Amino acid sequence: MTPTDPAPARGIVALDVPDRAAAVALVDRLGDACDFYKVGLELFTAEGPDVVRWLRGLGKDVFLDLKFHDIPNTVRGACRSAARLGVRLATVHAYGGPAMLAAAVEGAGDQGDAHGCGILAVSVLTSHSAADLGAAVGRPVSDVREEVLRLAGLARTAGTHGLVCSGHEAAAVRAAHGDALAPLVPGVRLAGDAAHDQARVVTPEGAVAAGARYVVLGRTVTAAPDPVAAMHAARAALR
Ligand SMILES: O=c1ccn([C@@H]2O[C@H](COP(=O)(O)O)[C@@H](O)[C@H]2O)c(=O)[nH]1
Repeated sequence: MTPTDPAPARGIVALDVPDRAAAVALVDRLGDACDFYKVGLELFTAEGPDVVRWLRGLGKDVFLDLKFHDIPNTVRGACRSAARLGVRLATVHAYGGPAMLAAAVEGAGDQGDAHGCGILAVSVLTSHSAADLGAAVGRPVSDVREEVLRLAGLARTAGTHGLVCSGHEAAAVRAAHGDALAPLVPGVRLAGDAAHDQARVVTPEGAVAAGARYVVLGRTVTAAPDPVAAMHAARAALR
């Protein structure tokens, strides 16, 4: 890597499993192939913060993806708790607005001895297309990229570390904000894999080309016939 090369994208495997036993099986199977895990709603609701402590004890980095969206005071406290748990990244919804985003950043920064915790603002979920945002959700958006860029502006003003967006918008976020707002891209599929419930998907190569700093690897790795082989393929693409 030359001094002008951007930092490589980090692959984060989504532990979307029902309980700790399933998480242990997956983490054991992936071994050294993965050093960064996402704990989301399913696993955290089943097992609570102990699952984060367990991963930290293994030396793994943790992305706590609970997408907080509440009044500023509540989100400030939740982000403070996340930072104290030792998570590296935590999500809040950009639609919580400027005061809530700023409170999240403040809470995560108020950590005592804990490791640094970066706040990521979730923009338009990758499961939404412009069509279903208008028809089903009642939030008419003519251009998803424009809406993501609008939310990116809110996130940057509030001082968040990054923005969750699809690979379809990451290049525009990079162009507008550079290193000031790290794009984290979910909805990633190895070539030929099914999109499932995702509307805006890209390959790992596509995510990197668009400037993703973090790439979430979910079912394309975890539901693959050979998750270790899929993880190696994804990592090769991220390099
Ligand atoms: O807009 C978003 C925000 C978060 N996610 C999360 O990423 C993974 C994706 O899983 P796949 O199996 O790769 O579809 C999942 O945990 C989501 O909660 C997202 O998909 N989109």
